[in-house]
Amino acid sequence: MCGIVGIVSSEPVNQQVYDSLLLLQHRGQDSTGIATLDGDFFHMVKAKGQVREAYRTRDMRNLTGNVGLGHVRYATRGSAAAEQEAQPFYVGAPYGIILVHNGNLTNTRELTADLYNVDRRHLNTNSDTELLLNVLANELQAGISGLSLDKDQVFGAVSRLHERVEGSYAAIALIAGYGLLAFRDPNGIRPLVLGRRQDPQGQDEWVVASESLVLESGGYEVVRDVEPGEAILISPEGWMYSQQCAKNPRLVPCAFEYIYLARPDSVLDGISVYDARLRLGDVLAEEIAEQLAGIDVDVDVVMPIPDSARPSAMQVAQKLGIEYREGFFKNRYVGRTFIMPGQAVRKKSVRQKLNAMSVEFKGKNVLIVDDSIVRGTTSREIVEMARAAGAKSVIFASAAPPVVFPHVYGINMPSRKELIAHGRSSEEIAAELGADHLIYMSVEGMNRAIMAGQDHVTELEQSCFTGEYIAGDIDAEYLDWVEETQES
Ligand SMILES: O=P(O)(O)OC[C@H]1O[C@H](OP(=O)(O)OP(=O)(O)O)[C@H](O)[C@@H]1O
Ligand SMILES: NC(=O)CC[C@H](N)C(=O)O
Ligand SMILES: [Mg+2]
Repeated sequence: MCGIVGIVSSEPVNQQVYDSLLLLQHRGQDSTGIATLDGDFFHMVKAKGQVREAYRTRDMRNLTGNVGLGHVRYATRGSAAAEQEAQPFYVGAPYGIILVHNGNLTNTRELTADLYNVDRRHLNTNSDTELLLNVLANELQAGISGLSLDKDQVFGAVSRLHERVEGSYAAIALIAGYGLLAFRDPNGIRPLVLGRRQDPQGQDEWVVASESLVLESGGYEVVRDVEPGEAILISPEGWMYSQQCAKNPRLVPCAFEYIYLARPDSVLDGISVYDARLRLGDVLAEEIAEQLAGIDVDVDVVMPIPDSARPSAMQVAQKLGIEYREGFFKNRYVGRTFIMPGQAVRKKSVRQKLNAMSVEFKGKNVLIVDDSIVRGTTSREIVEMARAAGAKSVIFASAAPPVVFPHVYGINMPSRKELIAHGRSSEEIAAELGADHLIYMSVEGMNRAIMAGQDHVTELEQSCFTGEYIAGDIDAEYLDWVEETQES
């Protein structure tokens, strides 16, 4: 779940791309990159770490041009530490293409072999994004006859790419001399939103980004989400063309975007993330009431684990008629722990990030709400902190169902062993966490909550809860391979 943005403007885009990446920082903290297109030339800067530390003034000055794109990375293939895997990726032929990608390809072994054996293409990293770019380049090359490129040839290349590539991909590319191309996988697993505004002369300026908050902040109107399988081509002069390039497109957005990944002030595929989290809280409250009915405990306070659990916890408190309190103070200078690379860093960061205030815990039965429990890194530490702060009993509730299967579409949960819910009953997990009771949202409840009140999205990508993988052939052998080869 990286963050991507692409902009076609009538003025230099470097600052706008930078500002957009700052707004998408919650989607990736490993590395970042910006590329611009100025006439026939690309300019590119990539660096490890977060946006604020990555770019110097002289880097920004060199990023000239009115067309550009940017990326913040949360590695899901290859390594978070590998500088050469930072995005964007570049190929010199045909024309010169630069690409950024949010998602994860699942047929990387086949693509790697075909790109070498059939297409004679060299890959220099373990990144699946480099594969995606090379497939695009290869299919563009295969579709051109003369010197120049037209929109039908571009859309034809994306159609062939959809036939070859499996997994999830929301991608933005710059093609030298031709402008910006954006496309979304045929299941629309990862988000991509299109926005437009007009410059003072009435010329259209365009943005494509992972989340709608980028559009709002830049003064763009939200035109629509890019459809699953669709490709959008925008010329440097602001002409926009679009075409459905997939044979059987189907909208199945990732449930985890609504639960944790996206910012609450974004609207993805017509569903407000904030509203979805409030509704998750409503449904969770019903499920908590049912499960606590037979247990002799009077809950004194409901508390969120900041930040992502706040909207759900507020609703739980309101629906159950229990006081809402913030018992954990969050250090605003520590990033999101779940998307940090390596368990040791994640564990240490939870303690640096959150601290319990004893006044809210002493002698109380506390109901702690988090949006999700994945490895249990956060919840383990939190329960310990709550007890150390004097809590009489700790009830833990998760607004997402138990995560029991690896995520292969763009969230780095490659191994079943590391998932605290894998192979354990609720009681066993509660014991692992040290909680007195543990309540999980049901899969049915999660679906009902996220998709309520609209009929545009009728199914969610929820493989990490159910084991039903919707894109590509995901079998036991594949999951074993991911487990062996991917760092977590
Ligand atoms: O069970 P775990 O493996 O610990 O993963 C789940 C936790 O990680 C996330 O928080 P994070 O600190 O990343 O971000 P937040 O501030 O947005 O809640 C999420 O909100 C849970 O708190
Ligand atoms: N989270 C993502 O979207 C990551 C994109 C790509 N798979 C990478 O590892 O760089
Ligand atoms: Mg959290």
